[in-house]
Amino acid sequence: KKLLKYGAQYEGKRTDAAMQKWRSNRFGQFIHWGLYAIPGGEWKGKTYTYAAEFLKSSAHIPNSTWDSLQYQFNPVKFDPKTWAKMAKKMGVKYMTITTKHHEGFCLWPTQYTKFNIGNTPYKKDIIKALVDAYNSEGIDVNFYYSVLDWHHPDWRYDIKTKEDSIAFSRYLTFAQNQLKELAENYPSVKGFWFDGTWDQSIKKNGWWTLQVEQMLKSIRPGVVVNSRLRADDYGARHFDSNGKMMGDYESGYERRLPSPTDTQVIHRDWEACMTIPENQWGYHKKWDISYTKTPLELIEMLVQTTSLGGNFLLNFGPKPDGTIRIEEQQIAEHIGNWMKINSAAIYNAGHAKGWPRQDWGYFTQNETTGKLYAVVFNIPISGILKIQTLEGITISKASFLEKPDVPITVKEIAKKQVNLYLPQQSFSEPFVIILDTINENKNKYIDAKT
Ligand SMILES: C[C@@H]1N[C@@H](C(=O)NCc2ccccc2)[C@H](O)[C@@H]1O
Repeated sequence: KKLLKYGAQYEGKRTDAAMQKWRSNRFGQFIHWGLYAIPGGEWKGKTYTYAAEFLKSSAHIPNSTWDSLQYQFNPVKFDPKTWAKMAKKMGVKYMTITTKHHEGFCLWPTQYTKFNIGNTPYKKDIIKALVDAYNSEGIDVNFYYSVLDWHHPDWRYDIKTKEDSIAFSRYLTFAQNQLKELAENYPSVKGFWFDGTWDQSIKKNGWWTLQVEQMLKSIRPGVVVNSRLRADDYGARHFDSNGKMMGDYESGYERRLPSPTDTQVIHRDWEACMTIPENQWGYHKKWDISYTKTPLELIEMLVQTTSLGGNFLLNFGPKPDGTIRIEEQQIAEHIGNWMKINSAAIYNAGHAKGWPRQDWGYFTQNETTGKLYAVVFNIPISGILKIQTLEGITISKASFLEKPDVPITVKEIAKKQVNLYLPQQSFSEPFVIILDTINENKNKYIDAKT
């Protein structure tokens, strides 16, 4: 065990109300919006297939050229209420917005750099507009902040010289000032989502990462901070050199989920963030350059994440004119229709402790009532949902969440084995079954002697 000054500050899940709200939200909308939306993955007539928010580096565009995009940023059709209403209908309980991405352009009128929304034709504070619109729809707002900054002259990838050290300490002061500004000027902010903290320069300054987290929590008590911010005394990230998670939830699942049987994750809070295309966070003009996930695939990811006690953050990349591309609107609509019927299995639900992984879908369990849900994605040819139950538990009743009066026959066929007989009907959407369980008398079945 190493003695650490900048390692994990506490162990186990936070149990305060703010964290319980963060956890019960379960489903969130990520929004990546910045100057990169203007070129939308294309430059000088060439389409770049790497992530659109990386176009500056993919197309080797110098700062002077890239930075002049700010004079073109004018989302005339931007209406934050439209975005917030779409998000509400989709069923998200929180939203995470890029206040500043790797390009360094700030969506709020920061006093610490001119490279911000105030110096664009649009002028207005986009962060304030979004916070107000989403909060009035009852949706919590978190701020994404990239520590990596391609624009700022004092950013360094590594600290090799005295000059590097002097410049980078100026950068750390700049970033801390911006974060203080965000925490103070937008008091309803519920969390900070740090990105761009993988370089040596940050790993050599773990002290700063803890200082920033402590500053944010003193300005905004209850605020939730992701593990990706932190580096410890030895440069270890997310988990300190003693294997303890730093920050309030694990944020290493980016464009990937834990396997459904990876029950390690259930011991901590965590979030998976997901793109609809294979790897586009910012707006890309051409979506057909990679696979784009269907609504049903995204719903299954949301359910799988909930079943493992995590949050699911689905990304949208708005267009430069301030509208949401039609493909994203259609996905939001489909998911929203599903959530309208089935959100009881998602909100304030999590891992169903002890219930083994099933091949027809996922169990989720309400954290308060303990109510057990089976979310079905794969109906067996037999029409029989075979459920392996928990030791000493059997299922006394099963009913469709959507249509409670449609009977589902339940038959216990052996120890810890129950059959649910589904009605002969076709299903076009994943559906939820509420399972009532009881403790059975232990000696009803005996194991074979072998
Ligand atoms: C949440 C996502 N994280 C950013 C990302 O992919 N950074 C990884 C990366 C950073 C630098 C070079 C290659 C890849 C993406 O742009 C999104 O913001």
